[in-house]
Amino acid sequence: MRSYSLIAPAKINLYLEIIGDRPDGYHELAMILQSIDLADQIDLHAASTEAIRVYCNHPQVPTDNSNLAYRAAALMAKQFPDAFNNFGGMDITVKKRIPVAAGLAGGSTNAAAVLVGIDLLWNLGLTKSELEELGAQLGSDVPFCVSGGTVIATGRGEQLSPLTSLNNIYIVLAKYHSLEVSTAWAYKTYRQVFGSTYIKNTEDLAARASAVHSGEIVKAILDKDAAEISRKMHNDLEKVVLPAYPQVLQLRELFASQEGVLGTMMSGSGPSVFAIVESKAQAEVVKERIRSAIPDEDLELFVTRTIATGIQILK
Ligand SMILES: C[C@](O)(CO)[C@H](O)COP(=O)(O)OP(=O)(O)OC[C@H]1O[C@@H](n2ccc(N)nc2=O)[C@H](O)[C@@H]1O
Ligand SMILES: Nc1ncnc2c1ncn2[C@@H]1O[C@H](COP(=O)(O)OP(=O)(O)OP(=O)(O)O)[C@@H](O)[C@H]1O
Repeated sequence: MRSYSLIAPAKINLYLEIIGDRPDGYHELAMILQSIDLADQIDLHAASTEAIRVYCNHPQVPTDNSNLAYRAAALMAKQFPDAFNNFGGMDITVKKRIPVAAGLAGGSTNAAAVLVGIDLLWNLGLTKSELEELGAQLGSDVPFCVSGGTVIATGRGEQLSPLTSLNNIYIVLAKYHSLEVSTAWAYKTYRQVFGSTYIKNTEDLAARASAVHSGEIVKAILDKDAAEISRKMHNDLEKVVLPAYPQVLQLRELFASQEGVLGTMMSGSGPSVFAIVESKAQAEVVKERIRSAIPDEDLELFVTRTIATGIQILK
């Protein structure tokens, strides 16, 4: 019997620009994705039967074949049938700490951890880019989650250009536990509100996507300048999520009014909102002030920090 434990970090979006919609129904994006140390733990145990089973401590997370961790294992079984026949099924235990349906890539990072873990369990020796290609079949955020760090992501989010390591920038993260925003809804609503922006000219598309590489926020990241990064953050999906979810807007405004907050933004399709702060001590102060302003038990608050890694192998 063999087993592996992996750490699967969440992400935030420092930048999310919708460049246009694509014929496949997805949106062409220019994003900057950032790993944070808020993470789930994934335990993989080789089983003596052919079954793939998922266990999770979070009541809102399905444990059937719709779980992204299950789907990652099923994809590996399909891609590598000889290894699957040889090694058999597995038990996957997901210890959830990342809030669910939060815009933090919780399911995607679990899927990435299962890909990395099965590669080890079955001695496949896959490269990082092979793992990322498999990940892209499971979801747009999965390829990033494999190696994580600070990355420019274009295409539908799967084309990755790593930037410098951005360690230890402190973040306060807030999410109403019972509030969920569907990613598909956010993109669909954006298209309805702002109209179809289908770009036929591929050169134009490439030029617009590559503009982010020379953008001001990238310069601020390369300079590791947290204040300037905070000023240049952007998320197009805020334009549809904030008007539809007053609680998210309220959190965003509350963060913005706090002393010590360098900048605040919704992550991905929301509803989590994060604030960049000057130090760990300042983060604790801001967290307590938000807790006092909104003494609602439904509001989850975390102090976290940026990290330079994606999936890590614990043992
Ligand atoms: C909002 C973000 O989290 C920002 O990082 C991602 O863009 C979404 O990543 P994800 O949840 O892994 O997305 P997927 O599972 O691939 O897609 C969920 C849904 O979001 C929409 N979607 C997603 C990515 C993209 N580039 N364009 C889209 O329109 C599609 O309607 C899709 O059905
Ligand atoms: N392993 C998993 N962890 C969390 N949610 C999962 C998982 N597998 C399937 N789901 C389902 O996926 C939905 C989206 O959850 P998830 O936490 O991945 O969203 P998210 O953080 O908004 O993702 P993203 O930022 O990639 O759009 C949930 O409602 C949940 O039912």
